[in-house]
Amino acid sequence: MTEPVLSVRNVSRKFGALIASNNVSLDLRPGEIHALIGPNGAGKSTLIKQIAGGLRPDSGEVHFLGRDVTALSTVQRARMGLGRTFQISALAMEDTVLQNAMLGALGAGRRPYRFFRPVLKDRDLREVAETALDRVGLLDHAAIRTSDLSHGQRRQLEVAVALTLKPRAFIMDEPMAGLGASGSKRLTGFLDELRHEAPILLVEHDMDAVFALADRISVLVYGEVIATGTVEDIRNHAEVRRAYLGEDA
Ligand SMILES: Nc1ncnc2c1ncn2[C@@H]1O[C@H](COP(=O)(O)OP(=O)(O)OP(=O)(O)O)[C@@H](O)[C@H]1O
Repeated sequence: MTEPVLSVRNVSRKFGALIASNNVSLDLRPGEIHALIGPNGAGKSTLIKQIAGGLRPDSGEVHFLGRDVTALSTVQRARMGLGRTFQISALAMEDTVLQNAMLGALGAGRRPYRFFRPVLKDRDLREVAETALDRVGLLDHAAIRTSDLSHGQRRQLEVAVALTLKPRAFIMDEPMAGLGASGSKRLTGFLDELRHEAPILLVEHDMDAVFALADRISVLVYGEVIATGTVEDIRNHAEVRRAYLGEDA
């Protein structure tokens, strides 16, 4: 089997008496969308933070591109190519769309930045940012203030910022949240393509999107992965139906 790009190994994390991650293992393979689903408070965000670097596990390891990154910071992981979009927007609302994309490219740059040159005049950076905006369909909006974008367009911009990293893997935290039907359809089509460039760990409540996109799904309940499998496996999984889909199996 091909080596996973990202692998979470027996990760546990407590908050006081609460076990937010309970011996979680999962991996992300080349070319796949692996969806992480679970009820509110199941521990999805906590797990994502440990993968991205914002929170240390009490025990267990996170490996990325064959390297143990458990002790590395968020920035170090981002520089290795771990791209992330956020549940709550991390965009600078007063800045233009292009500025946000360029600052993303700058922040994640794997080369040292040349401080003598004003950021917005850096042609390389600008090109990286414009290419990313073009890919998500926002190049026409480059000069617009980010606060003037619709909610859906902001989510597209977040994906563009993540793209400027040239990521080797994506972590996406509820990218469909707040999008209308046409917005989520569009983003679904985009993610469908994007997986071939870099695999995506997708935290998402929109089950239509999850079932349409996921190669595999892991179900988290009370901090524990109770099942991992294909869409078909998960749909037919008795414990998942009971614990998550709220059905009498
Ligand atoms: N910093 C913290 N301190 C204490 N408890 C926390 C902290 N962060 C999360 N928790 C708790 O850990 C549990 C898991 O929370 P988490 O936000 O990871 O769940 P989630 O699956 O992402 O939920 P949602 O779908 O609502 O975003 C919850 O009970 C939450 O209250």
